[in-house]
Amino acid sequence: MELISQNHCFGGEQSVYKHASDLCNCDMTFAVYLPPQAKVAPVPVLWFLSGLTCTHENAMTKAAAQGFAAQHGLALVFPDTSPRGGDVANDGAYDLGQGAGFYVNATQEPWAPHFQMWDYITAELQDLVTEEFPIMADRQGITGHSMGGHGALTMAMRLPDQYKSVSAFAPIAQPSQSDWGRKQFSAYLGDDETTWLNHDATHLMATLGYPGNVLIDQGEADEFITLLRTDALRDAMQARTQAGIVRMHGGYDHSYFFISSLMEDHIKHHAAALCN
Ligand SMILES: N[C@@H](CCC(=O)N[C@@H](CSC=O)C(=O)NCC(=O)O)C(=O)O
Repeated sequence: MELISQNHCFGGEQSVYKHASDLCNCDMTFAVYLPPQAKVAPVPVLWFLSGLTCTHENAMTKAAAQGFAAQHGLALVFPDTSPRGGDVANDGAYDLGQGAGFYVNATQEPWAPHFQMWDYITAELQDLVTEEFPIMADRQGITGHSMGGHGALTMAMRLPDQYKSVSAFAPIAQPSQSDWGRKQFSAYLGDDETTWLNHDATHLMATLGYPGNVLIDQGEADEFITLLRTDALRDAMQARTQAGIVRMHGGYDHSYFFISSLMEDHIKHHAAALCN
């Protein structure tokens, strides 16, 4: 693991690292924020999974999470959204390939040799950060935006013992029925749509649910709202009386201005489950 940068931030440290990933078969970059409380004892952690076109840097610099994380003594991890590099497969479209890993383990060529983002996030990077930093492995939450909201919801519902709290900002809520999902699942997972359902938050909500409160925020002026299919996930939550809420916010679009406006609520939501 190589330190790329480090900046003092709200009394803690915002750092960026590079490491050789065995699963993604390339160097991967990620960012970690350690609050001041981590100087004296291990702290709970919140993972933030980012959306299409993002690296570790977008949320680190634009989500406004560090100040609230410092108030509650939460560490933050900002992973990249895909493997990257000249040897890594890519596509000319912004929504496939590098920057668009969709948090799945690809089974299809040419993606399978590098695009193993489910296992990378839930196992390899998980092990690295809990071993290398003063982070409590048994107190982890997960959130994310858009493609990252999809990743956060699917990981939390399938791995509730690992992720003790979950929230999402404008998640891709039903990717198996959306142009943000069908194209990518077909490329990464193949044409058997039954394999896609493990990565569809609405399907997982209908079949598994989550043993805790689920917080989802969605802007009503989101330019991608028809691709996100928030209504389907809200209906699935209501059908199983899932604890939690889908909140609609007038005027907000899909940008990081929306995320930063709601970040305090999300940090409080996770702190209530993780910090006591
Ligand atoms: N066509 C656009 C789409 C890219 C975009 O809006 N990306 C969002 C996430 S969308 C779902 O996963 C984003 O977070 N962008 C980065 C940012 O810093 O705002 C385009 O290519 O611009």
